[in-house]
Amino acid sequence: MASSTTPAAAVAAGEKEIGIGTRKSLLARIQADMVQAALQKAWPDKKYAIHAMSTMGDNNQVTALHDFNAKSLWTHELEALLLEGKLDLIVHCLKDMPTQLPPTLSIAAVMEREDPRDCVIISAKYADKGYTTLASLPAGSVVGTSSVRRSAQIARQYPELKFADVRGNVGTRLAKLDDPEKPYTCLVLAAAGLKRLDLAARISQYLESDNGGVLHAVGQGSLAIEIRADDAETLQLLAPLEHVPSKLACLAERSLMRTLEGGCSVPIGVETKWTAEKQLSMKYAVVSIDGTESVHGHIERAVTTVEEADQLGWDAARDLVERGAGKILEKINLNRKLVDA
Ligand SMILES: NCc1[nH]cc(CCC(=O)O)c1CC(=O)O
Repeated sequence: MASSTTPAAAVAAGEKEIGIGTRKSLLARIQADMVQAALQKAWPDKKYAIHAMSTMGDNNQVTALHDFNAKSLWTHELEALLLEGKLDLIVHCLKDMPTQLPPTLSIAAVMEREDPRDCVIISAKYADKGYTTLASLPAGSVVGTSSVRRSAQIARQYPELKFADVRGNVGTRLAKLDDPEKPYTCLVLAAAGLKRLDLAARISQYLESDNGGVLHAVGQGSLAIEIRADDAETLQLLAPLEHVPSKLACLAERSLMRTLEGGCSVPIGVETKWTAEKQLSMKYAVVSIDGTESVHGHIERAVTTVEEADQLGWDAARDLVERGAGKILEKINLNRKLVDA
C-alpha cells in the first residue's frame, strides 16, 4: 500500500488522517485526487492520505472473468481494509459497484456526474483515413470492447461490424488500439474516464439513444464514496460532496438493475436526463448478445426523493419484463460473460 502524502506533522500532533482508498490505475488515482481536493475545500483543517492498491481484478488479466463475481472483483480487498478501520472511505466508479452492498457498508455520497455516455475512439490508422463514426466504418471493422452491453447494442444497429475483447485499464486499451499488430479499428469506452484522463481529444463520436443507438451503463460517469455503515463522522464529512440530481438519477438506474438481475449483473443500457426541474427521463433497453432481439422503454416523471427514484427504476424493470426482456436475459445468463468491462 503506497501513501501519496505523508503529513508527518499531523501524525506527530496526534491528529488522525482521513484514509482514502482507491485502486492503482491512473484513472483511479485521479478520481481519488478529485475527492481529496473536494474534501480539502470543504474541510481545509483536516489531513488526508490516499492509499492506492491493486485489486484482484487488476492483478488477474488472464482468468476468464465469468469465473468471478464480476463486480466484487474490483472492490473486495479495499472493502476489507475499510471494515478493519485502516481506511475511512473508498472512491469508486459507481458503475463498478454491486447494486447490493453488505449491511456493514454504505454509499455515503454520489458526486456530480461526469458525462455518462459511451464514446468511440478510432485507431490512428483509420482516423488518418477520415473515419469518425460507427456508421462510417467499413463492413468487418473490429470494435474493441469486452462489454456485452456495448457489443449487443452496437451489433443491433451495425450488424456488419465485428467485435474483439480488449482488457486492461484505459491507457492499456488505447495502446492496444494503436498497435498495428492488433485487430482493432476502434474502441468504445466511457467518455467520463477519457475526460478525467484529459484524453477527450481522442473521442470522435459520443453515443446516445439518437446517435448510434447506444445507452450507457447504470451509474456510468458517477463517482461514489463508500464508508462503513456505522461511521456517522465520515458520513457528515462527505455531505458537501453529494450532488442530489446525480444521486437520484443513479439510484433510479441502480433500482432498475437490482430489480432485474436477481444477483447477477445483466446487460442493461440506460439514459437518464433531467428534462425540466425535478423531471427525470429514463430510457432503458435490454438487448440479446447478438443484437437481434431487444426491448426498449422510456419513463418520464417527477422525481424528488430517494423513494421516487427507486420506484421509477422498479417500474422500468416491470415494463421491460412485461414486454419480454425476461426471455432475453435468461438466454444471456446461460451464456454468461463479463457484462461491463
Ligand atoms: N469498467 C471499467 C470502468 N469503470 C468505470 C469506467 C469509466 C468511468 C466512469 O464510469 O465513471 C470504466 C472504463 C470504461 O468503461 O471505459
